[in-house]
Order: sequence, then C-alpha cells, then structure tokens
Amino acid sequence: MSAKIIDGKAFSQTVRDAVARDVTTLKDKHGITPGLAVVIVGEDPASQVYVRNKVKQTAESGMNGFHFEMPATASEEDVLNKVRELNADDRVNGILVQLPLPKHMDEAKVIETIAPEKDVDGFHVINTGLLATGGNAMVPCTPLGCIMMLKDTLGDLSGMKAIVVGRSNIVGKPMAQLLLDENCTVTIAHSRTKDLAAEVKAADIVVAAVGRPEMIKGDWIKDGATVIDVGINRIPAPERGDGKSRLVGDVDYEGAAQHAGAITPVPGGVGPMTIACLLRNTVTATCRQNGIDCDTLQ
Ligand SMILES: NC(=O)C1=CN([C@@H]2O[C@H](COP(=O)(O)OP(=O)(O)OC[C@H]3O[C@@H](n4cnc5c(N)ncnc54)[C@H](OP(=O)(O)O)[C@@H]3O)[C@@H](O)[C@H]2O)C=CC1
Ligand SMILES: Nc1nc(=O)c2c([nH]1)NC[C@@H]1CN(c3ccc(C(=O)N[C@@H](CCC(=O)O)C(=O)O)cc3)C=[N+]21
Repeated sequence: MSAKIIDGKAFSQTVRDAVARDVTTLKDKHGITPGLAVVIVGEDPASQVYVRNKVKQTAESGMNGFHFEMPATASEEDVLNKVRELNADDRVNGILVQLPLPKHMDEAKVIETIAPEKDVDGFHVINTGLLATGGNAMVPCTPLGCIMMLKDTLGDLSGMKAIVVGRSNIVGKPMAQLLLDENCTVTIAHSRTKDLAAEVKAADIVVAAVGRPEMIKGDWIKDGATVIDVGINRIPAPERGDGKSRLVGDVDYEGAAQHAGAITPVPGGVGPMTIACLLRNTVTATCRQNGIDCDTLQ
C-alpha cells in the first residue's frame, strides 16, 4: 500500500487566500484592519524561524503585524506589562506569546494575563474551558489545522477510532477534545501508556504529538489509517555532508507510508496549517470583538 500525501502546504495556501479575502472585506466594508501581535522572549533560533514566518504571512494576508522581541533576561513583570499594553491597544486583535518562555517565568500566569478575546492561540483557561464544554472558544491553531486536514481527507469522522499520542495543553489535549467533538472514539496515550504499539494499531486516525523523532514506527500503523504527524524535530544529518540538520516528525514516515491510507509529511504538513489557522483565528477574534458575523464576510 502506498499512502496519499496530505499536502499541508497547499491546503494552508487555500486557508490563507480565504483569510486575505476576509481581511479585504473587513477593510472595505467595516474600515477595520485586523492586527496580530507576536511576542518572543529570548533567542531560541527555532522559535525565531516560526516567528519570522508568522510575521511574513501576517503581512501577506493584509493584516497589521506587530512583532516584539524581548531579551531572555527580561523579567516576568516586563512580559506581563507588554501583554497588558497589547490588551489595551485597539489596533491589536490577536496576541501570541511564543512558548516556551525562559524558565524563570510562570507560563500559565503570562497566558492568563492575555485578554481571552485576543488569545488567538486558545491557551487561556477561559478558552480551554469553553472548548471542553462546547462553547464559542478560540481553538488552538495546531489541533485546528489537524482537524481541518482530517475532515478534508476523510469527510465525516463519526465513529472512527482515534489515538492522540501526547497530552500537552497546547496540542494533545485540545486535539483529543476536537476529535471527540467530531464523534470519534478517542484514546489519549502518553509516556506511561502500556503497549503503545498495540494502542496505535487499533486506530483509524493517529495523531502524533510526542516531540521524539520518528518514535511511532511504520509497522504500528493499521493498514489504511490516516496519520497526522505534529512533531517538528531537528536532527543531525551527516548524510548531507554539509554539517546541516534536517527536520523530521514524530512518525517514521517511510515506514508509516507503507501502511497508512494517508499521511502528513514533515515539513509541509501540520506546520504550515498552524500558521494559517493563527491568521484565521485573528480574523475570527477581530469579528467577535466588533460584533461582526464572520460567516457573512465572503
Ligand atoms: N507543527 C506544529 O505546528 C507544532 C509542532 N509541535 C511539535 O509537536 C511535538 C509535541 O509538542 P508538545 O505537545 O508541545 O510537546 P510536550 O513535550 O509538551 O508533550 C509531549 C507529550 O508526549 C508524551 N510522550 C513523551 N515521550 C513519550 C513516549 N515515549 N511514549 C508516549 N508518549 C510520550 C509526553 O507524555 P507525558 O505527559 O507522560 O510526559 C507528553 O504528553 C513536538 O515535536 C513539537 O515540536 C508543537 C506545536 C506546534
Ligand atoms: N504560543 C505558541 N504558539 C504556537 O503555535 C507555537 C509556539 N508558541 N511555540 C512553538 C510551536 C511550534 N510551532 C510551529 C509553527 C509552524 C511551523 C512550521 O511552519 N513548520 C514548517 C517548517 C519550518 C522549518 O523549516 O523550520 C513545516 O513543518 O513545513 C512549525 C512549528 C508553533 N508553535
């Protein structure tokens, strides 16, 4: 069997095109230009690549981007004050504080300081609570992108067995919640799970968000299953001979592609969709803040 490759890069372009049209309508009909503020603390090179992509794509969609870099030596209070300033700034409709934060800061405190209606990451406890109870939440971008790709590939997910490997607040838990909302029967696996291979083998949908390069082996995948690889791991690539690294997911791609019905590649899968969903969430937040029905924009 040879799997269909789910092209997140192409899909993300269609999402970004739709966002750009909505931005044009917001400007022309309502005189509003959505604004997204990204705050990065410290100089993690990988984070800086993502932030650069976000800023570039924000501009391409026609939104205003506000980019703040703070040194790793900044105090928690400095970051909280920056967030408070952005909460009060009418030009800013969405706020993203890049995680992880330096160890001397309380991440939860920073996230809870973001105004929930500007929390385009969907990490604030108000939004996680709304997601869990079926309310009008801002949905975390990575799980939102995953569910969009799953529905595009499979149509109705009702009754399917899904496994999410990983239970973080930013990926695993909200992912499981969204799959449950789509009427999947959901298993959440983690580092204490016994016989992970057997749990994965039972699943029609596998979402891997572990942070361990190529940990999910190809022969664990049930024939015909759909595999969504969230992992972004930079590993040494001596075979390149140029001293550079390469990007791999949490799934053994070559092995899994032999069994899966469809699979996302890394790069070019979940990553680009995450950024597109961030822009989508910023438009959603702008509409809600201004009492505009987002569905009527196009
Ligand atoms: N493409 C994108 O847009 C994004 C990609 N990522 C990537 O996704 C991956 C996961 O990110 P994140 O959720 O933040 O990671 P975390 O490190 O917060 O969580 C990892 C999860 O994996 C579980 N885990 C670790 N080892 C094992 C194991 N051997 N067997 C089973 N489960 C295990 C952990 O279990 P336990 O809870 O028991 O410790 C934990 O729940 C990373 O590669 C990250 O880079 C993240 C965000 C966005
Ligand atoms: N508050 C917060 N929100 C986040 O959403 C968030 C975060 N913090 N911290 C870090 C993780 C990671 N993340 C990625 C986004 C896009 C790509 C992406 O576009 N990846 C490209 C390749 C990028 C490359 O080449 O390095 C791809 O997979 O094709 C990857 C990872 C968002 N995160």
